[in-house]
Amino acid sequence: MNDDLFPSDETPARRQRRTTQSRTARSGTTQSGTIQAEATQPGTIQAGGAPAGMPGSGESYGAEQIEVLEGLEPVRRRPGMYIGGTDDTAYHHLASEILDNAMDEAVAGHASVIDVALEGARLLMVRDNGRGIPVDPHPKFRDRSALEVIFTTLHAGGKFSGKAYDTSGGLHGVGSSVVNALSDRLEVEVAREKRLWRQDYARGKPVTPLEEIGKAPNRRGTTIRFSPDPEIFGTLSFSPQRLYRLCCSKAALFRGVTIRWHVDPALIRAGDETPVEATIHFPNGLADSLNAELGETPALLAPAWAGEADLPQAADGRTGGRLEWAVAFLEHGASSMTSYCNTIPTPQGGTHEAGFRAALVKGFRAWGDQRSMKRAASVTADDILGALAVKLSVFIRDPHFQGQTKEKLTTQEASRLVEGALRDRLDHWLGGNPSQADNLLAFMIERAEERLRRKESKDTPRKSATRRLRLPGKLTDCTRENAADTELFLVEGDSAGGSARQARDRETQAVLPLRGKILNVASATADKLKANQELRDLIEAMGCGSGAQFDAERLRYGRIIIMTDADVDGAHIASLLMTFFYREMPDLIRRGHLYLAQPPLYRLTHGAKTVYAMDDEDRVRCLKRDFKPGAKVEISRFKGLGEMPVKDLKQTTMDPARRTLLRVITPPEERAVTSERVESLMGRKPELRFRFIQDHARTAELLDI
Ligand SMILES: Nc1ncnc2c1ncn2[C@@H]1O[C@H](COP(=O)(O)OP(=O)(O)OP(=O)(O)O)[C@@H](O)[C@H]1O
Ligand SMILES: [Mg+2]
Ligand SMILES: [Mg+2]
Repeated sequence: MNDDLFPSDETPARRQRRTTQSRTARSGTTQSGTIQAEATQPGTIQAGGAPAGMPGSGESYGAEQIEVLEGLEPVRRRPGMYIGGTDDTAYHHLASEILDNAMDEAVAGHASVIDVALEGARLLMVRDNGRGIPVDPHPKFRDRSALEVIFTTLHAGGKFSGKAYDTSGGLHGVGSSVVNALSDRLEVEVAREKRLWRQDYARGKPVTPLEEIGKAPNRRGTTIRFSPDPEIFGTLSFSPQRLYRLCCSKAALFRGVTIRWHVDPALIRAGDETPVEATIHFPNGLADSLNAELGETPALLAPAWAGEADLPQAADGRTGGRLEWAVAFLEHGASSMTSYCNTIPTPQGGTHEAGFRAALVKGFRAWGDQRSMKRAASVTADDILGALAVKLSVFIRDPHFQGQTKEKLTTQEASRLVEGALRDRLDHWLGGNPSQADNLLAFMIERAEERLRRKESKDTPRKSATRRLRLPGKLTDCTRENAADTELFLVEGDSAGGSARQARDRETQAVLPLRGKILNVASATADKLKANQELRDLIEAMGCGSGAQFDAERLRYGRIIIMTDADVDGAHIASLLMTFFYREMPDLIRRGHLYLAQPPLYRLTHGAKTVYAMDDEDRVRCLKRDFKPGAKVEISRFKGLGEMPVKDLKQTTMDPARRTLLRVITPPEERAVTSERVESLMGRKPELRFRFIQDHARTAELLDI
């Protein structure tokens, strides 16, 4: 019957008709029967594209369409599957993979020092003083060394059985080979048994054999130097700040390691405070890093509650792993939770976080019972967890993560193990510090009661419909009535306000100067927010209400444009404002009303020619592109919008015909993440806030309006 349906000399067009018939006839032909009959060259690699004569036709789908990618080809073809994409985060994930391997070596007790050096914008070196990747021939592929197998084969590694490592972050055996596949250059040097070995690769393929290049009498360990491939990542490069922060977080996770950081000073951009050199070591682990991060943030308990516990041994007597935590109880909002498993960050949480939460909630509830505090009954998990800044790190055997970027821990028993171990320690601690424990619980009860009050006020009907329109005195309004074609510029300070007023189009552009830094909304309570004059003016000027009262129909302008100075302070204010809108008027963003103006930082003039540059990098680019080499170009740096000549401000930043605006968006799939990011970044250090705006410039849509 198959023979009848698929005679071998049939033309594709005829076969197409026939197949259609057979589908309708449904004469018992199975799918696999079809595939078998058409399979002429199983396992060949297709150049891609549909066979001639039937472009894109669904009916051409047969065995010849099934490709088998070999070696590291799949990694280059579908990087997303291995590193989550080809964006900035994916780019830096390559660094994590290599650093994670060095950390695994340290956590296993074989390495104590890791050097991380950013030698070029896209050249990173990582060296550890561990055992060194094995260089002897691999028993299974006798003509290749274990090292070469590791770097050129997916799923090759020493962490599957737990014989060479106990609680490693590596588990898939793909990290090194993925980095190799996606690098246009990768060099490995291994010092092992007093000998020094080296092999070079390009795009996943060896370009030299593994060679002994000398003696290494006093050294051991692995050195890897690599450059992510521009064919895959375009013009991306490493961010010193991001790498430095990665090193700090790794060092905090394991007290037994020292990370020596170095970056070529030429790579540090103006305003970036990343050190050129640093020795990173946290003798008190997570507690050190949490306290450093919280800085001045008011907390009920300082220093944080921190500790360590061993997890129960497995039935076979092998180590069960361990748990480390640091918890701060914050006076207002801005809760955060950073978790790790085997030093791998798990931003999506997972079973270890679930165990942690359960232990805390149950522990405090039980304390309430024990102290007969009746009001404690209204306290929910959110009331407790919403006031915590948490760092949690677990080391377990054989962890299971979701995907190669390992953002979520899925090991089921982690939840029970963490809950058990932590609950024990929490009960002990509460019992040992009863007055402190009572204070904490009283604070949680207060949070619960505030939540109930908020809910009540939300349920009362809006009475604003007939409210008389009040406008703040500082607002310079535009004359046109129709909201859709008008814009409100939010500017920083009165002097910038003055320039903006002169540079604006009176008919369609309104200006509202905001004084100083607006309140950091992520860490303020609802009451404090309401009391803040700057924010009240802002809400009034916009006319649309905030929070539960927000009503897009009443918005008085079509575009709300944040226009701050092109420096770190400006970025900070812009990010505070974005946080405010994100928290209080998320619909404003969703509906595409929020924008960032893009004022330049430099003006370059030579003769009659004037060019504006956005930042230092842009200035260098413009100099090269727009002026003759050697020309005496006059460069002025604008100290702030207030000092920028009105004509320049109009031309570059405000005039709808010539400016560029960035629209602030929250992509739907990122919404959950964004909320977390806003919460965790806004509560803390200014540098973090700066990064938020830089990163978000990437997710913001570029629009010329
Ligand atoms: N710095 C290092 N020192 C010693 N051995 C290493 C080092 N880097 C890699 N290896 C060895 O190479 C193996 C493969 O590393 P790779 O990163 O590819 O996979 P993995 O770490 O086992 O798992 P994952 O894919 O989850 O990272 C490791 O299991 C380890 O045996
Ligand atoms: Mg690894
Ligand atoms: Mg591998």
